[in-house]
Amino acid sequence: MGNNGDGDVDNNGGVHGSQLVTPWNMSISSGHNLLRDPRHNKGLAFTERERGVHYLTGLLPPIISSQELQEKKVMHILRQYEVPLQRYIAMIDLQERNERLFYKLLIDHVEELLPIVYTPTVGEACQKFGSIFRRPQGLYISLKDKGRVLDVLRNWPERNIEVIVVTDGERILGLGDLGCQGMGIPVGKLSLYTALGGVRPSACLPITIDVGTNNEKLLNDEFYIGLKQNRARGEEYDDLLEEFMNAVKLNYGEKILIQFEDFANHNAFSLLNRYRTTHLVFNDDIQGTASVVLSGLLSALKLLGGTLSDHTFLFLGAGEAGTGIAELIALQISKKTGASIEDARKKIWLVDSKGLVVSSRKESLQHFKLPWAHEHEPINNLLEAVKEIKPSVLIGTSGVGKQFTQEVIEAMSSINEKPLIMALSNPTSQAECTAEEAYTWSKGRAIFASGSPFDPVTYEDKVFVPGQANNAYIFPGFGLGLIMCGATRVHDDLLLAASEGLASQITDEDYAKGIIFPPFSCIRKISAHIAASVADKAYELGLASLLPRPNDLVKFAESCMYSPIYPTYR
Ligand SMILES: NC(=O)C1=CN([C@@H]2O[C@H](COP(=O)(O)OP(=O)(O)OC[C@H]3O[C@@H](n4cnc5c(N)ncnc54)[C@H](OP(=O)(O)O)[C@@H]3O)[C@@H](O)[C@H]2O)C=CC1
Ligand SMILES: CC(=O)C(=O)O
Ligand SMILES: [Mg+2]
Repeated sequence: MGNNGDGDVDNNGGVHGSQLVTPWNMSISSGHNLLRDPRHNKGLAFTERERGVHYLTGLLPPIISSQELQEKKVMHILRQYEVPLQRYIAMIDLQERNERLFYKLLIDHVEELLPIVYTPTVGEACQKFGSIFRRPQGLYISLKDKGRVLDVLRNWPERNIEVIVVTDGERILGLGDLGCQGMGIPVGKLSLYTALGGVRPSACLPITIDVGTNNEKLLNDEFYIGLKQNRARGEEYDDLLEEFMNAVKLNYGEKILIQFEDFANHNAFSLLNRYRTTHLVFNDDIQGTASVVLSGLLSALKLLGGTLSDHTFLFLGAGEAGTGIAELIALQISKKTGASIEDARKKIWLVDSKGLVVSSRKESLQHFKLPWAHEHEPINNLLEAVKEIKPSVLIGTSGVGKQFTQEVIEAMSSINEKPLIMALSNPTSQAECTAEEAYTWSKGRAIFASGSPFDPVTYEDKVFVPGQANNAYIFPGFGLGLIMCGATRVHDDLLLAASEGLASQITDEDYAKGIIFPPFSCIRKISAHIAASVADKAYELGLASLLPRPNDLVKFAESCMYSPIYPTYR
């Protein structure tokens, strides 16, 4: 046994207790260390020559395997685990053992493995993070680090970081405050940056900011890995975040991309507003989700007919995802029709936990709901709101499962020939309805997409393939686009460009099947197109610093992408 992650070093030949030891290591990977170095390890795929040159002879059994055979073997082992969390743990172990093999698996089996390393399983992994925690996978910055955040950043072994995904763990998927255990989210998102968007793993840095938790269960859990105190608020919180944002820029420069992930909405909007003009920041839950949903809507128009402005939208959930999507739809309508943004917003209605967002509630509404407080009588439940507003599109962003009841879906179906239903809340347990419920209750007429994946559904002998409306379609390609052109700031027009880039990747064959998102199996090609669209817009807006502009941005994006194929060592 080596260092077990808790600080007990028991491999020092009998050195125990209070005696001080120096944790030393060799700096060039060879021999035993090479096999323990996940970035360079190839396991049984080291050739005879490499084994000789790199002092590996005898450290491996004699057989030499190809990467393809290793991949086949690991998939075989993974498929034997019936519990998704066991597969998650096996994938994390692989990532820590052999990074390239991990990414080869994820890229080649993306549809099978995405639900493991990402939603829904990553949600369960975060809930149980304390007990499955083995080795640290990202950087933890806590209130205890106030005044020395830059030093903590400098402890990270990689220097050339291009993208940071950071959370404070307060709104992990629809599972609420998971404190420090939220680390599974930045780790998972960054795995997708590499597998789906081709950003080098060594350029990715997952960070969790630990300001405490208000989750009583965690506070009372002896295995909880975070600070055992209630969340810092106000100045104490803002000061730590300010120090963090400044330190990041100081350490990695102006063009480091910072993706905010799963912050609670009372911090998410203000952080985005505070830093959008000084840093290259992007809030995935507000902006990435908006971009992916807008893309789905643009595609759905091919099936529904009309233009965006012909439709009426009703949201259940008026937080980050809901108001973020609503605002991007309004922006697109305004740009396409020339209507003012205020007029464009009139086609969009939101329901929160207290009912329809209307003008008579203005006094008590959070600032991000105010643009949606239209004139209307108060309505306190979704079914009544559907009957009254008569939306053609119903979008769930409430974080609460089972809210799209049979009555709600039937009401949508009585108003629309083809109701568009999006149950975006994650993980699966929080989805507003299942794919089966949407197709069955609409008698096979709904166009359906969800945040977490559902299997195809057979209804009256017809197979319906649900789409996955998840920001995972957007952020990897979006981030790649920003990085490859050296963007300095994110602009809303870049989000619109990403939506159009994604929508352009749906084929007539997809439409014929009623699909409004292209299959994830093509995601690297899709990401290259999104990246090209985003970079193209960034050049047009003068936000790109890499000059001269490459002629063929799709080819350039592809050429920037990380490959998981093993290199040959000299
Ligand atoms: N598919 C995807 O790509 C994404 C999905 N999501 C998912 O969306 C969900 C919400 O995330 P986010 O917007 O960040 O969360 P927020 O906390 O910002 O917003 C949640 C909203 O839902 C409302 N709400 C809560 N309970 C109810 C209820 N019973 N009836 C009606 N409204 C309710 C809240 O009301 P109030 O304001 O009154 O409290 C709030 O307006 C999460 O499950 C998340 O996983 C998020 C991002 C991307
Ligand atoms: C997908 C995502 O970002 C979320 O559910 O929070
Ligand atoms: Mg999120």
